Formats: sequence, structure tokens, C-alpha cells
Amino acid sequence: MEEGKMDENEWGYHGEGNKSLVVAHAQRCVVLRFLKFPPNRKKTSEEIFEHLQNIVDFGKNVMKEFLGENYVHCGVSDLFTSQFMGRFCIDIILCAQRYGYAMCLPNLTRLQTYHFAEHRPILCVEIKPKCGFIPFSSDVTHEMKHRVCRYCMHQHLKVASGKWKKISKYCPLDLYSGNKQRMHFALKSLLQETQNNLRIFKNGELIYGCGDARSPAADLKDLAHHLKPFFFPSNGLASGPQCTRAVIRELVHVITWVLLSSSEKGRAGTLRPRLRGPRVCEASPFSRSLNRQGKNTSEHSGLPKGCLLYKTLQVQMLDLLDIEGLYPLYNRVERYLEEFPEERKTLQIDGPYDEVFYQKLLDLSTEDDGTVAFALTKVQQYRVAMTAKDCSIMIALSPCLQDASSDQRPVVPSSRSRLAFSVSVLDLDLKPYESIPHQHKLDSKIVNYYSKTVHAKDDAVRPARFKERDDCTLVLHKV
Ligand SMILES: O=P(O)(O)O[C@@H]1[C@@H](OP(=O)(O)O)[C@H](OP(=O)(O)O)[C@H](O)[C@H](OP(=O)(O)O)[C@H]1OP(=O)(O)O
Ligand SMILES: Nc1ncnc2c1ncn2[C@@H]1O[C@H](COP(=O)(O)OP(=O)(O)OP(=O)(O)O)[C@@H](O)[C@H]1O
Repeated sequence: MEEGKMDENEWGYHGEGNKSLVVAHAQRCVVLRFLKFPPNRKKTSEEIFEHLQNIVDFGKNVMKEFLGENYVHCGVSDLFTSQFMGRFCIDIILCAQRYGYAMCLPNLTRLQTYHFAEHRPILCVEIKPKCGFIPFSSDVTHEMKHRVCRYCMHQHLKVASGKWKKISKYCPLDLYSGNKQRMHFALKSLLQETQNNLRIFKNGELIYGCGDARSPAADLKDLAHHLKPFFFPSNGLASGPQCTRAVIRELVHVITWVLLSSSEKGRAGTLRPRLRGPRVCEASPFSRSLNRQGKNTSEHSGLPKGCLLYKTLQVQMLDLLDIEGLYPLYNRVERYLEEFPEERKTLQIDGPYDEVFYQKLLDLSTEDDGTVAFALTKVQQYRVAMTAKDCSIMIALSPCLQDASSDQRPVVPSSRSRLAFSVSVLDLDLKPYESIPHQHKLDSKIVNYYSKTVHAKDDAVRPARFKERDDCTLVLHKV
């Protein structure tokens, strides 16, 4: 293929979500992210371009600031800076006339570069960790929300509605704990029940996880087979269930190591909400089992401040009031907009997501002075927090070259060889203002379902457990 020329055959389906469809180039380390728009909502090309620009600006002016520039790839701005991408861009515009607009981004399942694919194997793990804290807001009315995290409660509704077949043992609070044992448990649980929270790619191709019809039918044994070139089992076994276990354990350890690693570059750390709320979710099977053994689950080693999980958690905690405290403030903004619809632009509801927008997000006060300005700040912070609660982390791993000095990337030790790695965040599109009423309804639905069904069942079981303990005490007395 001639360099810079758009040939449809060179592009293959890569993945999709509700908002976008992603195609990857066979040779180059780039993807095109096409935005999906509902066909009934016809947009002019100016509107589409503005939407695209807003996505790029939000990544550049807000998320890069919060998460650090090493982790966030905005893509399109690069598109216009290099001559190569400049030619590429013209092709994209042609393509866009047929399919809609697209953003060109580095293919994060390969390496963090626009260059042609390298010939060394690359493994990529994509994790959607979801919300890593329990709400601490005094506006929360459902007591259950102070004890069980949203992900764990939501699991029950998802299984009941048929979205997934089985309740996952994964709890985001375990992954965000910084405690290696809890993190290992969380990652193993994700591997057992991937749902839409874990995907693994090898040389850019999906080999594990996904959850939809395109999912490759792989089990842990197949996965271990794929992983062997990266992790030679330290027990020396080349096959069998023990080898599978050893390889998977190695993967879990490497991912934990990478997630706890810190990137020093960038102007991150501007946001300092105090990490608050319970550190353990009562529904997590890990803490339940420790509880049963009478061990303390609240101890945790904490996340290093420079790591991506810590930074993501801080952005998630911009949800200071919880949807229950936020919803009345959303209604205040709504009432104001009904009266002054022309103010929507000034309030920057739909952008631009510039420096002014960013600066307002830094005001962490929760003292309501009754103004629209206060309500608006909390609404915008909530949207940013929701974005961080739904983003994904991509970890790319590749064996180091013999001449490791030529490799600029950080390195994680593994049993077979050292692995160069990169960590990036994706799906950082700001959540729409309009989704707030939906969030409010969904929140009650999740908590009510959990309280009525699961917790009621737990209560019915609990007296039996206490009985067990009483019996035990009696036996001891008798002896
Ligand atoms: O509300 P949640 O927690 O279920 O999150 C939605 C995700 O469901 P999940 O629970 O991760 O399976 C949901 O994921 P799926 O499409 O189910 O894979 C979307 O990411 C959705 O975002 P958007 O509305 O497309 O911008 C997500 O909606 P937002 O709440 O982030 O707007
Ligand atoms: N830069 C990238 N490099 C490699 N793969 C990518 C890249 N961007 C997206 N993908 C893949 O495409 C999938 C869909 O992309 P994305 O999450 O951006 O879609 P979305 O429509 O915004 O998702 P959602 O429904 O969660 O809002 C991702 O889960 C990921 O596997």
C-alpha cells in the first residue's frame, strides 16, 4: 500500500462501544475511531466537527491535566502536526464523508507510536475498573450505599436482567486498594468472569474476553497457551493445569506491578480530594472470606500517588455529593436554563472544554450558597467523575530487545524476560449533561433491587450463622 493512502482492505474491525466503532490498520500502529450518531438526529458537518473537537479538547485540557500526559492520548491534534498524518487526514475526511467523522489515535493494543508495527510480540490487557470508592456524601439516603459499592450491587441487577450470566467476584475496591493480595484477587476474578471489564489482545488481535458475539471462545487454558511466549512458568512446567495456573499467576503479578508503577512526567496531581469513605466493600468475596476468618479487612497499603489508579480514583471522587446530592443541583441548573435558554453556551454545558472549564473543576467546596454557579460547578464535576468511572486502562507489554538501552519505555521484571510496558487510558469522552436524570433513576433501581432481593436473603441467612457461632460457644462450655 502506498504510504498515506486510504485503502479499506488495510483496515479491520477492532472493537466498538455505544458511542464509537474502532477500526485498526493492519500494518500501522493506528486506529480510526468513528463516532456513531443516532440516524434520527441529523447533524451538520460543522456540528460533528465541533463534537469531535470537544472530545479532543476535553482530553487535552482536562484529562491530561488530571491524569498526566503520559497516560492520555488525544490523537487528533497529532494528526495535524506531522506531514505524514497531514496526508492521512485528507483520506480520513474522504472516508468520513461515507461513514461519519473519525479520530485517528495510536493503536494502544500495539505500541504507543504511530510507526509501523514492530515484529516483536505484544500483549495488551484492557481493564474497565469502574468506580473504586464507596460514597461518603451525607446526602446519601440509602444506608446500603455506605457499605456495598455500586459495581457489586449493580452485578445483581445485570444478572437478573440477563446482561450477564454470572455474578463476578471482582470488586473495584479490591483493585484500587493498593494491597497486592486484594489486587491479585480482583484481577483473577476479572479473568474468570470478564464481562465487559477485561479484554486481552495479542499482536493487536483480541484473544480473550469481550462478552459479545465476536468474543473468541477462549478459556484460561487457551489464554495460558497464548501467554507462554511472555511468561515462562517459574515452576518449569511446560504444560498441564499447574503450568496454566503458574502462567496466569505470572500475568496477574505483572499487571499488578504495572498498575502500581508511577509515571513522574506531566503536570498531574492538581486535584487533591481527600480519599474518604470505607475502604472495603461488604459484598466483596475477598473481604467476606477474611471476615469469616475473623481477620481485619480494613488494613490496606494504599496506592502510590503517581500511579494511574490513584489519579483515576481522585477524578472519580469529584463526585463529592453522590447522585442523590447532585440531582437537586441539576434541577436548579435546569430551571435556570428553562428561563434563560440562551445561557447554555455561556455556562459551557456543551463545551468548549477549555482552561476556564478546567479551572472551575478545581473548586472542591461543598457549601451550597444557593447559586446557579455552585450548582453548575458540581454538575460539571459530576460529569467528569462519571467519565473517570467508565474509562478503560490499556496496558501494553512487550519483551525487551537484547539491546535494552534503545528501549525508552519502562520495564517490568517477569520470569522469562523483562517486559517493556506502557499504560494508557481510553474512552475519555465527557459524559453528557442529559444523562444525569438517567443516572438518578438507575441509582435507585440498583440499590432497591439489591436491598430487596440480595440483602433480604442475606438477612435470612445471618441468624443461622449466628446460631452456628452460639452452638460453637456452647460446645466449648460443655468441654
Ligand atoms: O451506568 P453504568 O455503570 O452501567 O455504565 C455504563 C456501562 O455499563 P457497565 O456498567 O460498565 O456494564 C456501559 O457499558 P456497556 O455499553 O454496557 O459495555 C457504557 O459504558 C455506558 O456509557 P455510555 O452511556 O455509552 O456513555 C455506561 O454508562 P454511564 O453510567 O457511564 O453513563
Ligand atoms: N486507541 C485505541 N487503541 C486500541 N484500541 C482501542 C483504541 N480506542 C478504542 N479501542 C478499542 O475499541 C473499543 C471501543 O472503544 P471506546 O471505548 O472508545 O468506545 P465507546 O463507544 O466510547 O465505549 P462505551 O460504550 O464504553 O462508551 C475499546 O474498548 C478498545 O478495545
